Amino acid sequence: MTDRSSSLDSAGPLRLGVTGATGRMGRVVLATAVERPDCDVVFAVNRSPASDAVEGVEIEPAVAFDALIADREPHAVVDFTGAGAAVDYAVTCAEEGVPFVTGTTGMDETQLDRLCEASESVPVLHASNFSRGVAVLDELLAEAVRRLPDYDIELVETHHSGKRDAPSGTTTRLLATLESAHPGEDEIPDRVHGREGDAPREPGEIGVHSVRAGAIAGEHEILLAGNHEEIRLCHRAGDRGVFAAGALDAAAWLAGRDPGWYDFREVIDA
Ligand SMILES: NC(=O)C1=CN([C@@H]2O[C@H](COP(=O)(O)OP(=O)(O)OC[C@H]3O[C@@H](n4cnc5c(N)ncnc54)[C@H](OP(=O)(O)O)[C@@H]3O)[C@@H](O)[C@H]2O)C=CC1
Ligand SMILES: O=C(O)C1=N[C@H](C(=O)O)C[C@H](O)C1
Repeated sequence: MTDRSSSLDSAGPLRLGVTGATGRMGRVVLATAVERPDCDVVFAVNRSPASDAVEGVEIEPAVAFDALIADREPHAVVDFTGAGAAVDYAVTCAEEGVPFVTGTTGMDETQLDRLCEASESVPVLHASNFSRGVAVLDELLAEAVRRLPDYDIELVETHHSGKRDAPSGTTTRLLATLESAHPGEDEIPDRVHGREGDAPREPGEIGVHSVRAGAIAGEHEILLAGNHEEIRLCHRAGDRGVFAAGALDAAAWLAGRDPGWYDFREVIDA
């Protein structure tokens, strides 16, 4: 493995590689990065490269990734692609000593294990949501579940029609938070994905509902109901710039750190 951690010059801008560069998120990452004086995009790749530059940045084919890493020496790579591609990029970054930030969701256990393995060689930060507001939502949910363990809980997430994975990565994270915060270990609610048929809601259920429509950037709502009252914890991303800014903050924070598995919450708390 090449050690590039010492190449981060804290006085200069962050040398950034971007994958999935012509995707919905990749484009916004590029647009945000070129506006930031602390970032210098040294390469951007996509599976099917664009014929024109995006935000003034040349888009290279994904097959050139290994060569670009060696040639351009990025301080970090920011990835928003698909589960398989993200893990492959992480493995290359691990071999080449480049810190890796990914917001890609929908990874299965095997893919997550491979991402974890990469973090033995380089710093890796995987966040299913790079919004600071969602990080706070996660904490509010934990508090609500600890204090109101007997309330019914339903989660509804709403995204644009192009989103592939369901439920969203954020929902999976919120469910994990909910289950670890639940005080009664034996009473952890069973997940019910959508509903149909002829039966009332079971007391131990947690409903999970995925809505896909239009161009919605991302909404997550948790409803807690009981004792003749309701609490609704809701987050709406106004646009993808929210996620892009968080991912770039994460890359700036991650570059030059020791190998390991890092959480976006550490970036926010820094
Ligand atoms: N953590 C967060 O805050 C957020 C996470 N996301 C997640 O980010 C991911 C991407 O979302 P989104 O941008 O909407 O998706 P898009 O489908 O719009 O973009 C994905 C991009 O990745 C490219 N790609 C796919 N495979 C490869 C590959 N092997 N090599 C290079 N490029 C590849 C695609 O290229 P091609 O067009 O050629 O297929 C496409 O341009 C999803 O998992 C989504 O859930 C999204 C928003 C916020
Ligand atoms: O695909 C998206 O768009 C988003 N995906 C992330 C997720 O799966 O939670 C984050 C955000 O909600 C947008």
